[in-house]
Amino acid sequence: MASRPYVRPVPATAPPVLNVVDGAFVEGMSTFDKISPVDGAVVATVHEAGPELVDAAVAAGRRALDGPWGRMSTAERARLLRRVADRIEERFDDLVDAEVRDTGKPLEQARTLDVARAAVNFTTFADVVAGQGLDSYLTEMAGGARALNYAVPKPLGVVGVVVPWNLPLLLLTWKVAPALACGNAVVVKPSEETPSTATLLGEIMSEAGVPDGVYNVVHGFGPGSTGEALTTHEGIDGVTFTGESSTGSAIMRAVAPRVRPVSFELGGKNAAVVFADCDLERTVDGLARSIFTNTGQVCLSTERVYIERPVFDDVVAGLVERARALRLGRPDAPGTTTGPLISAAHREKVRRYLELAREDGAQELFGGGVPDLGADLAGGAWIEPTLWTGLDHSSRVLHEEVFGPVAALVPFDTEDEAIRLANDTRYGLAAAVWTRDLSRGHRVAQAMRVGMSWVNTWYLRDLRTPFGGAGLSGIGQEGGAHSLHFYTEPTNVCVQL
Ligand SMILES: NC(=O)c1ccc[n+]([C@@H]2O[C@H](COP(=O)([O-])OP(=O)(O)OC[C@H]3O[C@@H](n4cnc5c(N)ncnc54)[C@H](O)[C@@H]3O)[C@@H](O)[C@H]2O)c1
Ligand SMILES: O=C/C=C/C=C(\O)C(=O)O
Repeated sequence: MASRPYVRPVPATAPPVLNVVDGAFVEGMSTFDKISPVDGAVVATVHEAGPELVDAAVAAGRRALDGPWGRMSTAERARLLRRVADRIEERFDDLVDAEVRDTGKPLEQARTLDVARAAVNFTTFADVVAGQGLDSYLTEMAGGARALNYAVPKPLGVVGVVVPWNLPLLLLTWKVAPALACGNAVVVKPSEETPSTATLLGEIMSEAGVPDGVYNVVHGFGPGSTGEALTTHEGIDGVTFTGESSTGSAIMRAVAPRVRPVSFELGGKNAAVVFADCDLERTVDGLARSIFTNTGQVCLSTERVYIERPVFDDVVAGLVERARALRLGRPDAPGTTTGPLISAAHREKVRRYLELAREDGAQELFGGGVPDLGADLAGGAWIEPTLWTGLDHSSRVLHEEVFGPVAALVPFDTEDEAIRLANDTRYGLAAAVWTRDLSRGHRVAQAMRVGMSWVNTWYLRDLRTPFGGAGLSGIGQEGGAHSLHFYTEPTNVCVQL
């Protein structure tokens, strides 16, 4: 996606963030402040939906399924999704402003990744669903009898969509696009940290002609609030969730009494394995991207780097140089490469891991604390990018997800040792292997117990591929036709011929 010349600085505050129910923008049972992670200022007032509004949203979704939306053809839905993508492009800067105001992420990233991918998510699933054939068979029995079997894909119904704060619009549309492509209605619960683009997408849906009630948004928190009200609601036919593994467990319990399907994209503790024959400059650049992108707040981020001993010092030196070159600052300040963490609370979590690493004997090669960025940013959730060596494999820092701009650098001597160390985790989301020997690249990438394994690259995405994790990292895969499997429930018809 070509990056656009940005035409204006990001407005510091926004109008109240409302819920979207049945095509209307409605206030909630209470309000809470959205605090800027950049400087601690109040950037918006958000309306917490509460159980009654969740009930109204689920009912609106049901009515939409019983109305024109439920009777719309696949081709018509695909056309609508493409119109949504076009409208996202037309309101591109509004979405960038909202995303940047909520997250503090650099403008360049919000433009080239977060909002750009939102449009692509809609066009991708318009294409996938339009091109999807029917699962059918001509069955030939002994004695010459025959039958025709065909599976009719039907939407799950009203789908609860619960999403996190790190790539808010990208991850929300990664779920909403296929859900709508398959004819579902959705009730979305965005993170309380990043409410704005979900509501803005409600305007865009309406402007594109998506019928009222198909796309609903209910703001609030998790336990004891809107999130729990949604996932425990009798009228929800399935839940797709991206977030922490522990939250996934809670949501699994919430839907268990009604035995509803779940699709989970959860946490990770991702490893990179660097062999001595790698292309050093390209590898260090790729490692730095995988550690520091989005201030390390990407589920796919590398937090463990295993380096073959002969190149350990060179890779360490290269990563320290890349960390030193990072520019922390306001999203719309020239040259900013790195924003803050999402909140003061999340920064405290990351700081506890910095302290834990020190207690466990880590040597801080870079960072390790809170940067002094001047008085006007002192209220923000800033943290120094941090690189460690000297941590024992038993340290919690090597087994628990920090979800910040941090990585432990660990030497190894043999391929088997590297694979054993990388796979010694309860997570299983992503891995990266850096080597010029491609037969080794294939071999080691396949040996990783993860959902996604990259060789000489990171976060290169073909949206048709299965995206999901093993172990604590998730249940199910989303992406291409894999998403259609989750968002539909087929009826197989067998006709004796
Ligand atoms: N695998 C992936 O694709 C992927 C992508 C992005 C983030 N993540 C993970 O998400 C985490 C960071 O995001 P986060 O802090 O927003 O996660 P989180 O689990 O704290 O919250 C995610 C969402 O769930 C809601 N929620 C929390 N508790 C709930 C409950 N009991 N019932 C219903 N809803 C509830 C929150 O309000 C939020 O909207 C990290 O662990 C990261 O690895 C995974
Ligand atoms: O933080 C996690 C990032 C997930 C990214 C995707 O789901 C994607 O690129 O489709």
